[in-house]
Amino acid sequence: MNSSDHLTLDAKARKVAVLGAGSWGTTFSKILADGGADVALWARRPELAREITESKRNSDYLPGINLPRSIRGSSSLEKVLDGAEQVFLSVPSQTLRDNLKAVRDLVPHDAIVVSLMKGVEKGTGYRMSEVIEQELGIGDDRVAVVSGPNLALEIAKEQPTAAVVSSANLATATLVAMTATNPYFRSFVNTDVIGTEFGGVLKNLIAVAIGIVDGVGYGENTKASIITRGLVEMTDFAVAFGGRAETLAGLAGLGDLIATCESSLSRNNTAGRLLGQGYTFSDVVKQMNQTAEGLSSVAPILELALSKGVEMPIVSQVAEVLAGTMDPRDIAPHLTTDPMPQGE
Ligand SMILES: NC(=O)c1ccc[n+]([C@@H]2O[C@H](COP(=O)([O-])OP(=O)(O)OC[C@H]3O[C@@H](n4cnc5c(N)ncnc54)[C@H](O)[C@@H]3O)[C@@H](O)[C@H]2O)c1
Ligand SMILES: O=P(O)(O)OC[C@H](O)CO
Repeated sequence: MNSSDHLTLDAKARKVAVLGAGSWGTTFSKILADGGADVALWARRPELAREITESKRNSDYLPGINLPRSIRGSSSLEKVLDGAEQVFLSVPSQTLRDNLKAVRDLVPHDAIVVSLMKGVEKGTGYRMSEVIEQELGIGDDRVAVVSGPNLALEIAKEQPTAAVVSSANLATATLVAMTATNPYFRSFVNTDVIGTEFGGVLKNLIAVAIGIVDGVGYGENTKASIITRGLVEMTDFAVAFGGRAETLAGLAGLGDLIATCESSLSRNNTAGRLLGQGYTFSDVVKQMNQTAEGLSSVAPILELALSKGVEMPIVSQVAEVLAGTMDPRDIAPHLTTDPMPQGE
């Protein structure tokens, strides 16, 4: 019997908090509210919190989307976190640690804490669930992560979508998945947190590569070759760190890789396209007004790969294009300097 077998739909969380009112935090708030939860959404800017509460809109991040009437916006962390059974975090990965320091004493002691983010911390290489456990001083049984092919704007328009919720504790994953399920959004569960989190991080890097070759003007063969070989890099990396290969073949790996590489809604794909069109890294950073996590994750991922001897030719070439040391036209599904045929 699974440890989640005793759970019934009554176990859905009633009161939840979402921290971060960007495109994903706001969309996830809508997912939760449409699943029946009472949602408080924290926005840094009071004017955005007011727009969410009064107009049921977040016009900067989700233009044209009407939010459920029940969502309350607030710029007060105390108010948003008060009584929350589940706390969902959706801020840029590089700011998470500082954000957690501010809420350490406010997160209810028995709340489940859920990462919606897809980055690793620069300098340490820690996954977001690890940063959560460190800063909040909680065990992995109270932490979950959500990942999958989840382009915010499509979900905000209620297009049918699936995701996976992962926790070391299956009952925790199941509680979160029940809360994050509604008629247009279906959450599956697994206990492979490492594979699930790394899937979400690594697909961003391959999506930057796809954007680059798209920007250069290469066609479908190049892109399909990079996606396929990219999945091999993702899987080798995740398995080297203790993730399961089957997780990378699922929603958090292949599923998200397809969505992110195919869609012009993807910020990582868009950033890559600008690089492929000849813009420099600093030009691209200036043009992006939303979070493209892949740009910050390249360096820590390559450091982690080196520590385990995992070869990542595509991600290495993305790093070189970002650094301006490789012409985007030279990016390929293998190292261009490697002359010998290799086994697939
Ligand atoms: N947008 C999507 O489709 C999507 C889907 C799945 C996962 N994600 C992940 O969700 C996370 C958040 O991405 P997003 O798309 O919402 O980004 P976003 O750029 O749309 O929003 C980021 C939010 O964080 C806020 N923010 C910026 N700096 C901050 C700081 N120092 N402290 C607190 N808040 C700060 C911004 O004001 C904004 O509200 C990322 O890790 C991303 O990979 C995004
Ligand atoms: O816009 P991106 O590139 O951050 O991708 C968004 C989601 O991660 C897609 O699943």
